[in-house]
Amino acid sequence: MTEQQLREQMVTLARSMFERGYATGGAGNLSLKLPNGHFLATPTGSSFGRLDADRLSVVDIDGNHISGDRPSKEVAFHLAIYRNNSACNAIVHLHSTYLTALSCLQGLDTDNAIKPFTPYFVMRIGKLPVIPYLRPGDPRIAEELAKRAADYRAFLLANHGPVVTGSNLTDAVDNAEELEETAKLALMLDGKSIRYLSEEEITDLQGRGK
Ligand SMILES: O=C(O)[C@@H](O)C(=O)COP(=O)(O)O
Ligand SMILES: [Zn+2]
Repeated sequence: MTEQQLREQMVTLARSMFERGYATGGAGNLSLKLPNGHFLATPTGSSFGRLDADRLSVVDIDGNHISGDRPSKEVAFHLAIYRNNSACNAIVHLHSTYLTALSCLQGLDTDNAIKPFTPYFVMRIGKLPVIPYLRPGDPRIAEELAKRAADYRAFLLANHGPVVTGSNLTDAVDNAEELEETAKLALMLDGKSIRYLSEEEITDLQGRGK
């Protein structure tokens, strides 16, 4: 896809998430890798419902602002993931309701906040590690994500929300939506007797992709 097509795709997918309630107000941010090696990101403070393709931010791998409006304050953690995972070409950060609710619970398994009970979670996400709470924009979020970026496709920022990667922006958005619905189910099922997937069933799914 050309840079112009990628700009328009970011605007379209962001609006779609906004209209379906995955993003509200000015929360969340998106980025993707451009064909010239730079990164397209949502401007800081922007609403997913009202992005302008011509004003999206462009930064280089060191975070230098190349063009467009001032980039998201979280661009450093997006770049930390790209630097450490060459399979990642797009990133979605949301404050979606169910994942954010999950991120506020005490006693989460920090290696994997959602114990698998549906195949698609295993196929699309695998495991969801929890990053200790840091205030939004804190540069240490980038350090924490850099340590784990090579091994995971999504992360849960404690008391904040999810960070989800993909092979392109459509894939990252699909992964984020799947993860949000999985968190909704996990909270709906809380306290009920769940039949979790067995280790054998999880291993069988891991070899199959999505
Ligand atoms: O939670 C926050 O403040 C940020 O992580 C966020 O979601 C929005 O920040 P910007 O991308 O700078 O608007
Ligand atoms: Zn945020």
